[in-house]
Amino acid sequence: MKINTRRAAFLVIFEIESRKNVNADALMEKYHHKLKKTEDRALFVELVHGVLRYKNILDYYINFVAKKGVKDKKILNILRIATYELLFLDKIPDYATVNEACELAKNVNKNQKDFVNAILRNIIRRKDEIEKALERVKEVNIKDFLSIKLSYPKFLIDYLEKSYGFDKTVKILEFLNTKPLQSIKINTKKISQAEFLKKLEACGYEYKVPELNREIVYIVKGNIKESELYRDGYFYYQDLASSFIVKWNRDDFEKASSILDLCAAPGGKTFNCAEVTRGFVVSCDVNKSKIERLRENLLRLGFDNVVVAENDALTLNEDFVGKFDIVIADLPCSGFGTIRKKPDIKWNKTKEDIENLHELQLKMLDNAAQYLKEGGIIFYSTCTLGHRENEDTVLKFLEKHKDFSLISQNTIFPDEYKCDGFFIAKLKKEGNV
Ligand SMILES: C[S@@+](CC[C@H](N)C(=O)[O-])C[C@H]1O[C@@H](n2cnc3c(N)ncnc32)[C@H](O)[C@@H]1O
Repeated sequence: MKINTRRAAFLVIFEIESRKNVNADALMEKYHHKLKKTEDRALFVELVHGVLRYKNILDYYINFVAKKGVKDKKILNILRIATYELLFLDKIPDYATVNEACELAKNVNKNQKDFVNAILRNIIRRKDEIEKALERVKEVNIKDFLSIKLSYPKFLIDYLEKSYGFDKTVKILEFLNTKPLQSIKINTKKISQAEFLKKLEACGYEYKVPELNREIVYIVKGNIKESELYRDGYFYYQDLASSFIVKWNRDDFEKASSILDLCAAPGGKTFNCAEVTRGFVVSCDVNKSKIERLRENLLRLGFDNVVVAENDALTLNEDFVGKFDIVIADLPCSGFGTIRKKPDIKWNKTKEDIENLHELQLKMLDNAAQYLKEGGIIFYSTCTLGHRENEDTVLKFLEKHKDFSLISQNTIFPDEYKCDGFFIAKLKKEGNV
């Protein structure tokens, strides 16, 4: 069935809001395929991510003119999409936005078409007045203002402020609202950096290479997944931050004879290890379908020094005890560092989730500790920000495991490194390897 771009965006946003723990990427992928034109696909992503990124400010505008609020969640989301267009997308004329929203509303609830029309026309007419009212919020309570203007839940602003202070938190939150470029890592087992960039240019892709890792490439324009460079296994998807574990500790990975990647899918760190190590990598995950995709990627990339296994990191695996020089514990986390790519994270994580994840990380690290040989190293990492899942997890681990010492811990601040937010701790077990 042919589907209209705004309707697809509406269905995705509505489902993400209505169900907890929806896999937003998978849902978006489903509708992305149904849209045939490149420009429709681009607008679809823009609308879904835009609404999720700026939900609070969109609601502020809508509620300002709809004095009694908007109770019908479907109508509210149609209004959010249109308001996002009005505030953030200059290229779409206002009349087109209003018409499209009214059409969509008509299909959802015939009686609400005029209401949608009236709200949007009011927003267009009263934009300056609404902006001024928002400035007044700033004078009264700066955190309320930020929660609206930058669109983050208040608990997250408070939580990050406790960890990093107010000014740093604002910088982080502003950066996490920017749109990321596609980030890929060159597979240096198959091709050199220079050769790869030549091929990229020959295929007509615009790109940038970050200073901090010249094997990472940002694709400025074009869908590189559809190119033969992908099919030939010359690269895999990876953010700059995520590449630092192996990049900054290359010597350890080169000389290790056995490496365990405890929570490996989709495989970024496994691939990094496979590129540099003289030993072998055991790459585990608990999720069957993710493991399948990991296997497919290993074949595509041509790595023959990786064994994939289904394994639950929460249960001690006797076969692994004392076997590894390095354990990568890149563990499940709240993912606040990846909000640029997954803005739904802003709204689907709670304080309780942070606590539960901290406990889960500690249990998984207990098992990781047992899998190491004497003198081995755990690289504990998360793609989140905030002390509870990072420094606090490390501290609690060290209190319990007196035979470990902390070699280093680093927060990759997204606003400084211009990439995802990330945390890496290097923990060494007593003894000689
Ligand atoms: C942060 S991601 C790992 C990213 C990966 N290391 C990479 O570089 O591409 C966390 C992974 O943990 C997996 N996971 C969640 N619970 C797990 C468990 N109990 N045992 C093993 N893996 C688990 C998830 O399926 C997910 O793939």
